[in-house]
Amino acid sequence: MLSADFGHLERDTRMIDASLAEWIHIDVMDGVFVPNISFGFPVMKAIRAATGKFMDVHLMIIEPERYIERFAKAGAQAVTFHAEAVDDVRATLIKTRSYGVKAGVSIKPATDVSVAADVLEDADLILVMSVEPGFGGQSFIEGTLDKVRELRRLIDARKTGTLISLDGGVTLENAGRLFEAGCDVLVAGSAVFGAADPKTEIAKMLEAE
Ligand SMILES: O=C(CO)[C@@H](O)[C@H](O)COP(=O)(O)O
Repeated sequence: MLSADFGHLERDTRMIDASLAEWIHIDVMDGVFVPNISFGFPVMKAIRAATGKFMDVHLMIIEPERYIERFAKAGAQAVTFHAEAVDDVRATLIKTRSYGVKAGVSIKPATDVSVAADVLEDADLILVMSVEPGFGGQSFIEGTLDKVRELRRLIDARKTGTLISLDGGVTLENAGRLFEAGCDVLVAGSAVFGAADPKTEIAKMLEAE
């Protein structure tokens, strides 16, 4: 939703609600963990009120453990924090699950995949960042695909059922390759909202699976 028109937030949320997209992705930025500020609870609640889709909240904030419970109470169904923002990734995942939501951990492009691999048993979702977090509309970093392949291999071998989500620079052109590498979830912002027909764009991306 970072690429939505915030002047027409309800319209854009309802548009996604009517699309084939299964999840709605909410990017929360604090201006400290990333050099950008997006929005917080009031905007998230307005989005929640306009859609019944599974709400996937991505926290790009410092000290995420202070806010995870509030996001869960505000209607998030998955809450993902950044591994780089916490002292203890596993403990934060366990705490997140205790709030009744799916627990996700995200890794920035420079963060080693082992940080996520080490906690697969306690993670419902690994969010692999394929751009530097903070802004929509950046180009996909190819090297992140190796992380996806490695995670796919480990998740299948260890049968943890953890979902792999990829976020940043996702387009109709690369969606097929990303699914093929092992992604379960693709997060797309500008490619959807910048398309002439966003709902058709989403449908075509899903066909690439
Ligand atoms: O978390 C982020 C950015 O930090 C992403 O969710 C982007 O907003 C995705 O945007 P596109 O790269 O698809 O435009």
